[in-house]
Amino acid sequence: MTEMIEVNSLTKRYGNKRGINDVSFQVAEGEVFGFLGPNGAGKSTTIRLLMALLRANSGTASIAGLDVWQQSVEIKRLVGYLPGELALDPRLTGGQILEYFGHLRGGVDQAYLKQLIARLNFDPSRKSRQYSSGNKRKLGIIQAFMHRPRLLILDEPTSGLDPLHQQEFDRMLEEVRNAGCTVFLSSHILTEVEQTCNRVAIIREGQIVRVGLIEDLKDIKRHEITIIFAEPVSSEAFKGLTGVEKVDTLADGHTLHLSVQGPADAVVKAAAQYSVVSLNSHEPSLEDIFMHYYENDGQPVKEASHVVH
Ligand SMILES: Nc1ncnc2c1ncn2[C@@H]1O[C@H](COP(=O)(O)OP(=O)(O)OP(=O)(O)O)[C@@H](O)[C@H]1O
Repeated sequence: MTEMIEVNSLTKRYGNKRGINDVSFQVAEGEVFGFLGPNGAGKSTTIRLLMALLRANSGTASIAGLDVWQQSVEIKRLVGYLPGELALDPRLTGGQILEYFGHLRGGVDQAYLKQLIARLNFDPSRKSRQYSSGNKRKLGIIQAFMHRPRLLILDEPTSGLDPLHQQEFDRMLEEVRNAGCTVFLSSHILTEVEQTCNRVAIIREGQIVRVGLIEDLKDIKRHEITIIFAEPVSSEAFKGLTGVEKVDTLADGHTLHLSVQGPADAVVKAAAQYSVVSLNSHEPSLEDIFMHYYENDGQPVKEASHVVH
């Protein structure tokens, strides 16, 4: 398979502060690749290196076989880039900004542009200083997609988008992927990457700790589940079930709080033996998952965390 992105031992220091260290991974043409890591892990630094907005201290990276630093101008023609924070001229309207980006790209399909604007329900007539962070994100997404690039590099694309527009964005990703576009997107939310990507690299404290298929993330997947029952239920009924790592009973005796690793199937089936008032499940933050999963020295607790390609 042709590699669209190839990163080899890329290292960037900010003075004596860590940026990223010895980062390597490949993204094949046509893949939707997730770059997952908690805040400060080094996602934006890696992306800025790919876009030649920063220069690496050592290591190499290429996009479509072109060196990201030496051939950055050619690369810009291939790529739609959404930065983590988009710098916008406050006096221009959204429409004027899109027109400007369109000219830079040598003209874009106006019908497609209109379609993107409508799908994200974006109002291009307002001055950019009036846009909320969600609207700025929409503008950023539209300018990244509008010239139908071969590669999309998206830095936390859905941060600030409401759930409805997140869904629309997921559909847009699906469509460009079906059209053969390669997507590289960063996120600090495991479920988001799970829903949209086929493969993922996990970065932590500037280093890649894992590269693999989404299916291989099952062993780090965790849920915090709270179940309220109509009558008091003993925690013993849940201890020892597949995936259950911890069960706490709240003072009223009706409420159980469970930490579950992997599928929640056994818990749901056990809960169904009783009268359930409500069941609430949430995913802990990536920081919490990592705290549980990695020991202090950064070594994985579970042996399944090897690098899989
Ligand atoms: N311009 C800079 N000067 C000094 N240190 C920096 C600079 N930019 C980033 N860093 C540091 O480099 C590390 C990686 O930051 P980076 O922004 O790449 O992380 P991130 O994964 O994108 O996180 P976030 O989601 O918070 O943006 C952090 O420790 C950060 O403090």
